[in-house]
Amino acid sequence: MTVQACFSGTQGHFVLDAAFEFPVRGVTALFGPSGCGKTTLLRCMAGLNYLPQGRFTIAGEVWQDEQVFLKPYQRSVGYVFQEASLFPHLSVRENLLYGARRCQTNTPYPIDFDELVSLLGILPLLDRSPARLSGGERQRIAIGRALLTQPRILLMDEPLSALDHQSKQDILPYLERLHERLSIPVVYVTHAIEEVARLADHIVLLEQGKVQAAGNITETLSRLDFNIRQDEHAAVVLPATIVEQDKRWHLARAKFVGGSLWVRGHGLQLNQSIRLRVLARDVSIGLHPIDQVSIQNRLPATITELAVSDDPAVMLLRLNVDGSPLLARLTSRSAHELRLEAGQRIWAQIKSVAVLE
Ligand SMILES: Nc1ncnc2c1ncn2[C@@H]1O[C@H](COP(=O)(O)OP(=O)(O)OP(=O)(O)O)[C@@H](O)[C@H]1O
Repeated sequence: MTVQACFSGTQGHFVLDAAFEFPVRGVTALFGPSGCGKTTLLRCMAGLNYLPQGRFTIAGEVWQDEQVFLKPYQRSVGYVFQEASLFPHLSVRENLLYGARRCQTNTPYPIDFDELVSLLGILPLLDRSPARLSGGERQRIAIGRALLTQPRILLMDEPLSALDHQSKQDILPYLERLHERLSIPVVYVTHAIEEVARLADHIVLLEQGKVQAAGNITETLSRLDFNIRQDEHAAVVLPATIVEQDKRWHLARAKFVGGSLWVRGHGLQLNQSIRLRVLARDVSIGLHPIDQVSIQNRLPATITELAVSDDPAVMLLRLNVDGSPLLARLTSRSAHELRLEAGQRIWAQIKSVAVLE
């Protein structure tokens, strides 16, 4: 069961030619630089833009093809914009209920008002006026209102971009909780890699109206061609589960496909699902396991690919840790002196791991 999107045509001087599909569950990030066509694609999905050469289906239900073009009001879409446009004369509760009244479908997994209020942490805000809310609170209400229409798909256009850094950090945990509960596909437009790493299950990488890569987050984000341009931020994201705690040293062991890593244990529970983000610059390579170093995390791996970055002094390596990818960033001289090559077995030494809860 997938969502299939295929849109091509021109808008002024801009040429869009994008085809991709993604599962009907989970968050799919449309990611790319400013002007690459993310918003245009989202508007095509909502029926707000019409490109005659378009096809859009959700689990086999056709919203656009050669014969069909459902008007925006005929599409069961929840749309969240960069800035929340709440009705100023209605209270938060009334804004939310406005969404519920516009409920269009009999979805198999409807979202309950009270549950949503609790997931978004907005109970204390229900009787307030939108004028008395912070930007982050307003955006949570806008998400709630969109979801209470019980849409078949939720489209979010850079929902955090108008918020300051702290408000972004505050709202992300709510989005993560929501993500676990939602059974509809969410398309999330962003150019912030941190939001992708924390929220997305799938990703579509866009550039100048074309799809550069699309697929599962772990595989796609570990591609060398993508990471070469991320420079210092090149990283992999690994889904993991906490399987052991070392209370004495405040550490926890996070197991992922292919291995496990010790991470800071503060606030983590046994069996908790988390995501690990490992920056390429925190991974070094050894030909043998070395004991007497301070680095605790060492994993046997195979080099699968090497690439020189735009800066010829720096190389990026893609590693395979028994089924999971890892990236390592090192100087070209180190790679040359260690005679590193594809297929070689090595030890990856991981200096630091970020836990994205
Ligand atoms: N209605 C339109 N007519 C003509 N050109 C348009 C129209 N809408 C968008 N464009 C152009 O299409 C290109 C893609 O715009 P779009 O807003 O989809 O990009 P984006 O990736 O969402 O960018 P950003 O991250 O800055 O919001 C831009 O060059 C824009 O100027």
